[in-house]
Amino acid sequence: MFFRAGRAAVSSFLRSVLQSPVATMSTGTFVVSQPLNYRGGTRVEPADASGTEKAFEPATGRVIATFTCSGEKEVNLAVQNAKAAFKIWSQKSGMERCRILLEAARIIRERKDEIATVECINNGKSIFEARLDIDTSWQCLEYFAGLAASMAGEHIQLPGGSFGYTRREPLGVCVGIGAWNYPFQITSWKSAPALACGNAMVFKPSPFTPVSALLLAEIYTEAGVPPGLFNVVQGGVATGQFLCQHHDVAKVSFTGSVPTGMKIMEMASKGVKPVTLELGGKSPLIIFSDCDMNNAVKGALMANFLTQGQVCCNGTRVFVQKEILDKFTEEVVKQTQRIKIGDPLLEDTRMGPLINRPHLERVLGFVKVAKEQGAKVLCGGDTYVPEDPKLKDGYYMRPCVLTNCRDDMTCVKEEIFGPVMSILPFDTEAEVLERANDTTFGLAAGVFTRDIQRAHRVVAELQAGTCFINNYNVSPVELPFGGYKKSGFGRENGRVAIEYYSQLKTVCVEMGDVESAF
Ligand SMILES: NC(=O)C1=CN([C@@H]2O[C@H](COP(=O)(O)OP(=O)(O)OC[C@H]3O[C@@H](n4cnc5c(N)ncnc54)[C@H](O)[C@@H]3O)[C@@H](O)[C@H]2O)C=CC1
Ligand SMILES: C[N+](C)(C)CCCC(=O)O
Repeated sequence: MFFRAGRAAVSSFLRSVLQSPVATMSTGTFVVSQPLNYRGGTRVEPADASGTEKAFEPATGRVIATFTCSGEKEVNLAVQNAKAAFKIWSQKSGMERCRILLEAARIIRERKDEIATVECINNGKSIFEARLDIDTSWQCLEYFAGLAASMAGEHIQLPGGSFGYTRREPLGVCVGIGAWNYPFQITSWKSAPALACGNAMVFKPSPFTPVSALLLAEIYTEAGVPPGLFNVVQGGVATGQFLCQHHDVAKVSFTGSVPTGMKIMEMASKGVKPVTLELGGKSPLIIFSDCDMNNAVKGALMANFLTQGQVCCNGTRVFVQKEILDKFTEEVVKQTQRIKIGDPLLEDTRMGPLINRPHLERVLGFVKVAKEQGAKVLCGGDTYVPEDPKLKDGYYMRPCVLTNCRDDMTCVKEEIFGPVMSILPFDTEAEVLERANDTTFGLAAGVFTRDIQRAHRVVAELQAGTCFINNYNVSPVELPFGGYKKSGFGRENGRVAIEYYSQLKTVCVEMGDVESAF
């Protein structure tokens, strides 16, 4: 397996998803020919339909797949398959589950370039970044494989030799519903803890990015999970609703927008099902004048321009202390202008196309409104047409840095979900904290300073589920990730994620006679 300037040698594994000759895996050649649902350990066409969808290659605007959205019958079949597999899987010991998940992690690692290529083609992110996403995916499987065997309860001594103990048990069939910005990573981050805890899963990817979840489904099967343990149904709103309303579903883990998250919670409440919600954000990044300037500039770019800025935890409100505002801004603009935009499969590309045409228009619309409201565009914010003619219908834009921003502007208040950074000057720590927290979101936040006391004092006050000190948007799977306020609740990754995919049973054991009240 190797990579050279956007062309990949492809193993037999990928031949199953490709119609195009495997030797020419470059932008503009990928077509999905096989069914995109996965049930009972194999790819299937759905048993019924709730419409059709098209998936695109954002780099060229080409359709790569037309697929049927699953109807109620198919959703039910997937859930029933999962239910049957749950019976087998939940009886296995943690060590047995660990071994299978480790094998799945190994296969992902082995096929990293192939999976990254598919991710890159369907999502538009650069191959460089896609590979990092695949790393955080197998790492997540490894991490939860390691935890599977240490899931345990407590023994509690009671009077008279009686005692109690707790058992940490799986929930049953869990549903995962994903967004389009990190398709493979989201599928892994939801399924790994779910499976490690002994659950089964039915996963619904975003209809924009239906492809890579299937690769994970096939890997799980190859690694040895029982058929039906991990299933994929494709579709949009209707399919998602069938899943959330299904009476045999025990839990829903959702990544997406706040409005959809609210609907998911409402549906889940009808069945009193627990939910994990990973929703949007408008996170602050605070740069103090005593920071290491080089790192702060790099941090600001990491906080804004990964995956074309389509990242929920991006630090898009960049608060910069006045003393260093000019120098910082100048350097950020210089480095932003250097970002290589273009064919995401090329090794030196660092910014590919946005996910689709309507989303590109939406992001450009935010830049237009920002200008009308008085912001100054220091660079980018317009469409970009790469020289390569095959890319002319792709959804590219140049990354944008806005200055002259005020807290009440739309670009500062609303999640743009594109490569648009807003720079906001500030004077004091107290002032910036108040402004940073003045949002209904609370997913992430960052601070750059050399003052260790200040760093910890500031993060303690920030209303955000994930805070970065002197870095941004790194994602070690050992650390919990999730939001405060309207950015959601529940956590992915870290030891604590186990609690969101399991339930605690208390067993009370009497060693004497029953002392009856009657
Ligand atoms: N906190 C986090 O980890 C992340 C949050 N996001 C957020 O997601 C948004 C962008 O992703 P989108 O896919 O556009 O979000 P979205 O909310 O439109 O869709 C997310 C998923 O929910 C499904 N869905 C939509 N309506 C549904 C319904 N009524 N019932 C059940 N399922 C339904 C969609 O088909 C898709 O699979 C952004 O706001 C972003 O901030 C994205 C990635 C990560
Ligand atoms: C990997 N990371 C931290 C950049 C983003 C993860 C959350 C998301 O799906 O947007």
